[in-house]
Amino acid sequence: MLGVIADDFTGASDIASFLTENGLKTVQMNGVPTQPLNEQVDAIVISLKSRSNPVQQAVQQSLQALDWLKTQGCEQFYFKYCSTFDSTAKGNIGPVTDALLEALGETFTVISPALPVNGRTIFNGYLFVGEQLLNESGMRNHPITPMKDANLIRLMDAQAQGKTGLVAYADVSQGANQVKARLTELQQQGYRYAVVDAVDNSQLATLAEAITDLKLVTGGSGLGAYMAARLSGGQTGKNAFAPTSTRGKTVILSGSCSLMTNQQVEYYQQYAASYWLDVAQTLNNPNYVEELYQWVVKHLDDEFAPMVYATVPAEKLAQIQQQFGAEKASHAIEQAFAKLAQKLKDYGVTHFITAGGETSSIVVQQLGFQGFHIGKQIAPGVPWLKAIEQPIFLALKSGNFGCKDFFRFAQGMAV
Ligand SMILES: Nc1ncnc2c1ncn2[C@@H]1O[C@H](COP(=O)(O)OP(=O)(O)O)[C@@H](O)[C@H]1O
Ligand SMILES: O=C(O)[C@@H](O)C(=O)COP(=O)(O)O
Repeated sequence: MLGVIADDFTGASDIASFLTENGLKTVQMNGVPTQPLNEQVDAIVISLKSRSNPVQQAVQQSLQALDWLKTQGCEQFYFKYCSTFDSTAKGNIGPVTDALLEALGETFTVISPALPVNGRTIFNGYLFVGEQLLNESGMRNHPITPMKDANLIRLMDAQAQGKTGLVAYADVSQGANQVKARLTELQQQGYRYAVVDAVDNSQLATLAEAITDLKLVTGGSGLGAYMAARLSGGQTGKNAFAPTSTRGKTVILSGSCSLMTNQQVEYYQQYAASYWLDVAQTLNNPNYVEELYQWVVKHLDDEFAPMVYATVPAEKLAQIQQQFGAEKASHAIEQAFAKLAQKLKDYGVTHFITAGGETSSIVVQQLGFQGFHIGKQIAPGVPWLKAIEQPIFLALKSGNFGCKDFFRFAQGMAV
């Protein structure tokens, strides 16, 4: 059984979806469970909100997740982080990887954030988003983890204990045996991690073949998909939960400021009622969440679901962060979304579409379900989820995922 530790909730549903699509019966848990899982699955994904936590907390939560996964019988482990790495010099990917390696008694792993289907590729150790280097993409303006460097080796060197080497495209293109040989060579030379180039899916398939014996693998959902395909023997699809035809009361909560989410929000405003969540109000108006709630309730029977959004373009974000402080602003917004989601669930909203990793994480933590079964993909890496304990459905959209019409398209699907 494969055990996955994901550093945020959108990332968790992203990889859970690719595992499901590639033939593994998968369940996504909300945090580290306190009880054993009482169903038979091929993969368990634990969602943490550890990407932007203090390092010690992230390490501790990840180790707890590892312990629980071991008790459930998992034998191979995957640390899932963002396909845009989302981790600056002070980030948690290095320290968490080090702690997991140590806890497993291992000394080596791979670093593979590549997700070619969504334009994330690696060449000569540099991460690209579409045609741009990571640090030239919209990720340079990320509200919490602004990515100023695209070189994965430097990024790892800045935050991890060991040295990072490269398995370059020229080696990967020669196949799994050459990748294995190169990984062994790097290990012998004292490297602890290897960034592996992947410019398209075939290199991820090669890498998956080369790392079957690796106890800990780290990366995005792209490599996970190919590991799943190997583990399931190439089965596809049949494990997603069966859709029903009803669409219940739906709300969209968007806290991502990515370029894609900005486009999605702007596009959706042509079709549905929307309300901008104002940071100043979240800080100064104790009645604000109630006002947002009343507004949403008024629009729940509209043709398209109402949307509350904090999403702003980069210049406006910089202005807000300067005025209120980045941390204070994002904390206030996240808390407002969490409280609003809770009130809406209590009211009877059954379908939540959330945009943004931190935003989705806080909303799901607040709603407090034990975990989720995985449904059909709305877009690559964004499935519908169904809470284990009741028919409540969520779509957790990673900041940069989905096309312009994502919000309308998601509502048009039978879940
Ligand atoms: N208008 C805004 N002003 C300041 N911070 C914001 C604003 N809108 C969103 N944020 C914060 O930015 C962060 C966005 O992160 P996240 O939800 O992970 O989105 P993404 O998936 O695009 O990274 C959240 O903490 C959110 O609260
Ligand atoms: O790997 C990815 O790109 C996503 O699964 C992910 O982690 C995205 O994070 P957010 O953009 O913060 O949602």
